[in-house]
Amino acid sequence: MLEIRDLYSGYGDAVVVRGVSLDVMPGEIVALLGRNGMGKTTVIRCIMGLVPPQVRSGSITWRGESLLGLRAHDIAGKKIAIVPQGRRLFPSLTVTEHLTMLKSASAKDGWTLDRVFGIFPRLAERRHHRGGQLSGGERGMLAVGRALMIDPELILMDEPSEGLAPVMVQHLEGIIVDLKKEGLSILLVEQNLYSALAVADRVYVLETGRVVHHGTAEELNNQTDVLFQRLGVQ
Ligand SMILES: Nc1ncnc2c1ncn2[C@@H]1O[C@H](COP(=O)(O)OP(=O)(O)OP(=O)(O)O)[C@@H](O)[C@H]1O
Repeated sequence: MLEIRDLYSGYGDAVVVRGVSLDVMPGEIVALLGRNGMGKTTVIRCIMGLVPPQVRSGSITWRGESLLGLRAHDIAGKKIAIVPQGRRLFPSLTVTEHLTMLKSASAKDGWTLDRVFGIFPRLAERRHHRGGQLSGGERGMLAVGRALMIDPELILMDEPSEGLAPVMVQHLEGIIVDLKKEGLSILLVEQNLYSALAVADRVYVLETGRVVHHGTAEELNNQTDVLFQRLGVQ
């Protein structure tokens, strides 16, 4: 349903994604792994229509329709949401305001404020707090909650576990697995191999903008030595 073929992309003269092809099927969790600077965020930004980078060549299709040339707003309208790196929250807006920016607080269909507060009780407690007052874990939850409020069919998550305490990472893994059970597809950018293998159905490893390894999480569980080498972890 998301199909990327031979994608080349970069910034100015620098090409940082070189011939990436990947698929995310309905209800599937796919992890995109790689060290810093290998092109993971660039792939996510290309899917979401965020500029920069510029797409040089290749294709990105969603349900058979090209996403290239569409703006991020239109892509969100096609039920693709992003949990961006760094979370991109507004320091002066409250938790509730973040969640109701794109959908009214009284909406009854799909993901509602109550439903988001149901999976993240901590956000309910902090509903009147502003973005700038939240802890790292709360910011991560809010970024996921905000993405859910567009009723996505695919969520692009860019290092959602970054900066979180281990207990929060586990909580998030549980949420990701629950979202999959609801039929959502997730493309998960991760640096943490164990976190990726804990939730993903399939994994792609990027190195200097190319896919150098891919397989099911089950297959890759038996090849963690190779993966750790690829990821530069001892
Ligand atoms: N706005 C930009 N302008 C110029 N170069 C950029 C820009 N953003 C990223 N790059 C470069 O593109 C390459 C890939 O970066 P990208 O952010 O996609 O990597 P990543 O795998 O997501 O790493 P990280 O985990 O550090 O985000 C890096 O060499 C980076 O320096």
